[in-house]
Amino acid sequence: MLLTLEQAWEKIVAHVGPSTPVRVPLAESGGAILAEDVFATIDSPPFDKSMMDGYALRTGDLQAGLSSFRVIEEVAAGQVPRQAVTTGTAIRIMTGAAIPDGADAVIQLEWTTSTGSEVRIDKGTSRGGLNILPRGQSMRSGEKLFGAGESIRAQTMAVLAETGHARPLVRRRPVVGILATGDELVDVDQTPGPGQIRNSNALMLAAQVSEAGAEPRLLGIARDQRDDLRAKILTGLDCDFLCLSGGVSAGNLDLVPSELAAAGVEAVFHKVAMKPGKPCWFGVRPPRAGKGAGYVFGLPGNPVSSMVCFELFVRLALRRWTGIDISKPQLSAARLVGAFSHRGDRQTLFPARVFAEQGVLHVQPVDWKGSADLRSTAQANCSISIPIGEVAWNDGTLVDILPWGRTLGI
Ligand SMILES: Nc1nc2c(c(=O)[nH]1)N[C@H]1C(S)=C(S)[C@@H](COP(=O)(O)OP(=O)(O)OC[C@H]3O[C@@H](n4cnc5c(N)ncnc54)[C@H](O)[C@@H]3O)O[C@H]1N2
Ligand code: MOO
Repeated sequence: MLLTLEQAWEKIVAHVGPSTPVRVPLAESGGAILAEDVFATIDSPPFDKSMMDGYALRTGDLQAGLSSFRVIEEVAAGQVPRQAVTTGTAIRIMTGAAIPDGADAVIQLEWTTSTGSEVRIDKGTSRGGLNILPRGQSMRSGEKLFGAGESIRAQTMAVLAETGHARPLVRRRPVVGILATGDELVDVDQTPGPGQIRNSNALMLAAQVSEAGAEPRLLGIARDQRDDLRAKILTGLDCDFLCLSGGVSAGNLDLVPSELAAAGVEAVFHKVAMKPGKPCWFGVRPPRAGKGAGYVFGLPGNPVSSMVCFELFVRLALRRWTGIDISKPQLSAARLVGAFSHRGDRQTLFPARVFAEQGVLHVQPVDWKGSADLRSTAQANCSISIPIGEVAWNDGTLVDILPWGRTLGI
């Protein structure tokens, strides 16, 4: 009995949980997922600070009709004012410097004329606080900044840097080994000989891995002979995840399941009642010294099968590993564009293009010729899920779709 898609998801959920959090240097944490809430350690800004180069003074003086001020000090960013501003005096101040006591506004340089030890204010203000960023306006010490589960983006990194979180606790981006298998494969820069084809799956999977926020590691092509396959599998098992493509169906040269078993990978499932992707294989490499468990996917060699199995299975496992607690890819409902009929003896995941129009999702099947036809899927961004049997849908029928990648921002 083949597993259903739901059962395959359940098996992945049962086996893949969040990885052990580690502290990493902030500079290396981009794209990692925070494993704990992060709190502000400081007020920001840490002092009332000037937002302009200009003169700090008392607006009350301007209101009282004063226009010339004695300049008693100059404060650059990084310096602390030594004196307080009093009636009739001003302190020349740079952007980013601390506001001196007594001052309640900074008049920008362009509104002033310097006359030696004095400054004339050409354009004044009565607005207290002008050009002053008050202490703690952007954050207060102790305030929660980020929650566990958030991904470290550029801005996150800057806030962590500002607050001195030099080694955040994260679940790092998983490393995903990619191993293509097959005697027929040649590298993309080679001209295929008789019976040969270029290895397109490896680069496709690497792009999917990157897009999923993980780190691809290309492991080359393993030939359909046990020694080569075994050696490359052993190298690949150093990764957090290993994705093989090809060699998982029923042929004599489909050595992947038996070589994975020989390498100590415990099979969890093989074969799912779906098209494309039926021979998909999943197993676990038990934890070993200094390393958590590894997760291995034997993806079917047909390009569309490999791609769709990545979207449905590997992506789910990657998300769970980084601590995102989901139990299956997110299904959405969309309105079919045009009539569509189909018959299948397995659940079919038919490539299609989803788009939003006035807030409503519409989905249009592409002209798909089957598991080897990757070309037609270049325009597709989701699968329509079609149950076993025969369907004859009218234009506008609401159907279930599984978006691929970040389509719909999911
Ligand atoms: N007797 C049976 N034969 C097949 C079955 C079955 O149940 N019984 N299942 C079929 C299904 S469904 C699929 S899907 C394929 C998957 O087979 P494998 O995973 O063993 O893949 P291969 O046989 O190695 O290759 C299939 C196909 O894909 C091409 N390929 C492989 N690797 C790449 C690559 N890196 N880049 C581009 N294209 C690749 C390969 O040349 C073949 O054309 O098995 C059916 N057979
Ligand atoms: O399931 Mo296979 O993936 O039909 O081509």
